[in-house]
Amino acid sequence: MQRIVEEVKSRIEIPVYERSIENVLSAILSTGDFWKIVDISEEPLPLVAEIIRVLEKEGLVKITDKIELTEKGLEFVKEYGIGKREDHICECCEGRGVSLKPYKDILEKFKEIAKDRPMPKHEYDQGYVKEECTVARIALMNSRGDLYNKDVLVLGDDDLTSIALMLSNLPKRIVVVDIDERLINFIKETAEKLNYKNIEIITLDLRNPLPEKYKKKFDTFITDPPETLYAIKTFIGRGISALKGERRAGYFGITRRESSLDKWREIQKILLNDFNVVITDLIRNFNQYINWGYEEETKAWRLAPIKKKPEDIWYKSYIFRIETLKGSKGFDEEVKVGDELYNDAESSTT
Ligand SMILES: NCCCCN(CCCN)CCCN
Repeated sequence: MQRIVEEVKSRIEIPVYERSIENVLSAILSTGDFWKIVDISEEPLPLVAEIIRVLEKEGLVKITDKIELTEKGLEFVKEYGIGKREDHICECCEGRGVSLKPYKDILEKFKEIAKDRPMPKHEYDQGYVKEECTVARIALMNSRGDLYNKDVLVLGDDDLTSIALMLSNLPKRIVVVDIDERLINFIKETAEKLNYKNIEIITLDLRNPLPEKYKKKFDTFITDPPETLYAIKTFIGRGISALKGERRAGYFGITRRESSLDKWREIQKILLNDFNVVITDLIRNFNQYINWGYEEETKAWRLAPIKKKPEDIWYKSYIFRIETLKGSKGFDEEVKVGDELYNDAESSTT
């Protein structure tokens, strides 16, 4: 086992642990599909691909149209006591912990509107969550008292959270910003069709600080940033700068597909030490992303041991809820990076 860890370490800069190898082997015992192995292992995709290559070189795994253990591999997992991963989520809420029954009407209307949504654009690392997740975000934010008669800011909205917010009629006011004109126009047209007045829709590149008129004006923000520390610090930092003051809420998605636990620890340090906020909720795989179509253009495709497009949803993220307290602060500097906003050693779907 140690030799496998050392071999993988020599090939990749993402931190490697025995647990990483165990997670991948346990996933292979559950499925031969590469994308599902990444999902179940909860290790960053580039690390999973490298581990599979080393396991194949060691004769523990064979790769045909699927990935499976050889006889030697089966002995190995027995020797190390590694078992098949059993990961069964609640059939009713899919592990999100909120009921959509009271939001049935909103979900139906949202699905109807979303039929004409702009398709994900590779350039902006877009990839939207399935409709139930967007509406579940409303259910979650409402359950925490963060929507009724509140000023809500949506930072980046390929998930069309702003449209579900309009349908809910809960916020006092909505401001939604995005870099993509197609989304801005689609949300504008929808607001007109819904005859919804209390919304402002603007094009912004979040690398620039928020305009002064949005600072300290909101009770709640939601964002789903790319997974580099730059993007996370920038998107969440702008959101916190926009909050009115103490005891206001922020929501954002963080994935395991493109962020190791070492990066998660850095993210949590930024939240607690730089932003001085508190994490109140963290719900595993709350966000499930529809396959975005441009897979073949991504590093993930180049790394995939089997060149077969994913059939099911494999990319998910955990939703974080944070609250501000005394001394919480946001992030207002200009961010002078280009590609590094979207790409780092652990990313692969941008
Ligand atoms: N590149 C395809 C997947 C992108 C997911 N990322 C942006 C999602 C926007 N809705 C990051 C998701 C976790 N922060």
